Amino acid sequence: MRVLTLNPGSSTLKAAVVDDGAAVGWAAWPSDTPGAVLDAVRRWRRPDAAAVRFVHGGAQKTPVLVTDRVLENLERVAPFAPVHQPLSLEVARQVRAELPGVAVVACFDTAFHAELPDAAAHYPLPRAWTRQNRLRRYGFHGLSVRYVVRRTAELLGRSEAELQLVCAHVGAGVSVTAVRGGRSVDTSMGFTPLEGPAMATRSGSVDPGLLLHVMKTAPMGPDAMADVLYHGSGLAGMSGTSGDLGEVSAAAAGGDADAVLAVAVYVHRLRREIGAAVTSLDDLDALVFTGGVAQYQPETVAAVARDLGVLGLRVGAIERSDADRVISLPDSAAPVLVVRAREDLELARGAEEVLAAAGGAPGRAHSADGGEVR
Ligand SMILES: Nc1ncnc2c1ncn2[C@@H]1O[C@H](COP(=O)(O)OP(=O)(O)O)[C@@H](O)[C@H]1O
Ligand SMILES: CC(=O)OP(=O)(O)O
Ligand SMILES: [Mg+2]
Repeated sequence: MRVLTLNPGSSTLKAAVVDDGAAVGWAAWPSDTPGAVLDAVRRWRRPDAAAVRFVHGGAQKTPVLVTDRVLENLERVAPFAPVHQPLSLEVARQVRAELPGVAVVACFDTAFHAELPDAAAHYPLPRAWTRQNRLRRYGFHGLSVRYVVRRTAELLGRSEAELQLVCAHVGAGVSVTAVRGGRSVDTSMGFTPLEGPAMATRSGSVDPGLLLHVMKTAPMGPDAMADVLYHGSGLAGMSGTSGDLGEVSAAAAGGDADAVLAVAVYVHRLRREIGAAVTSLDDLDALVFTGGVAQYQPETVAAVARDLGVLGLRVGAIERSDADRVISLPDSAAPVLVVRAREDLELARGAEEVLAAAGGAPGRAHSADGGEVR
């Protein structure tokens, strides 16, 4: 089956054509590029299906066929992922309009974390707030982590069921997930994709008391605060650059003190989240880095891993390469790997599953119309 996959991330919209499990075409645009979806749709011959990444699926645990009702339900959770969800909704609408008769499937980042253990899923907030189970930790980057688990098992010659690993997805968004036996047991992003380590333009976790203080004294309303936390913080906010780690590292190498501090905070916070994630496992079989930074700035991930010597991890100098590989030294307590982010392959898999469940006929594919996406 030939699937057009669309992955709206915070910095880029990535498109790929996946034919029977192998990518045969690939393109990317800055996320705000007008006409990018039309370009993606017209660039390759008509696919059998399309699959769109939605970071938030609400309570949805599996991929679903996109219908008007599904989109309406996915729109309701847009405020919880304000950078990503509106873009995914727009992408799905455009693909449906441009490819009439082609089944469009929605695949969710949150699905992989849907069975988080209670202690990892809940915030210590008043019962009255959390009773409906909506104000909780959802977790994101699930499609990426799902692929990493599959690929790591393959690279290490182990079964997913026996593997305990920590996956650091380090792109424009950054998250760390602990996986035991193929299941997410803790993850750093929570109710929104703002929690966790520092990111390209997002703050990651900040003392809520500090934010309350600024809102009172600035004074600053929620929209202005959201803009600062999503777009004006992290590497970008600290260094005054775009937040692209390559740019920040170049400024740091040129002696810019703000950029030096930004990289130090970024590395420190990522290392801290990895350390925290390890404590959700009984044993660490692998630490895996994935995402644009892992692929293109491997020296930064090597620095993070090197600082994890307390866990017995040993990593030497590493070269930039597109190959999935072990980057740790032979005497490392566990292998450290870099795996290319392949959300495209998980998206295609999701579309194939939905269509197979319907007997292969797009028109008869299962939809979530009966079950609400909340
Ligand atoms: N071609 C590239 N060259 C250098 N760095 C890159 C490249 N692509 C991505 N990066 C790095 O990865 C980051 C974006 O990661 P990516 O996973 O593509 O982002 P998104 O979160 O939008 O999916 C950039 O900020 C940059 O640091
Ligand atoms: C969830 C998230 O932050 O995704 P991305 O890194 O693609 O922006
Ligand atoms: Mg991404």
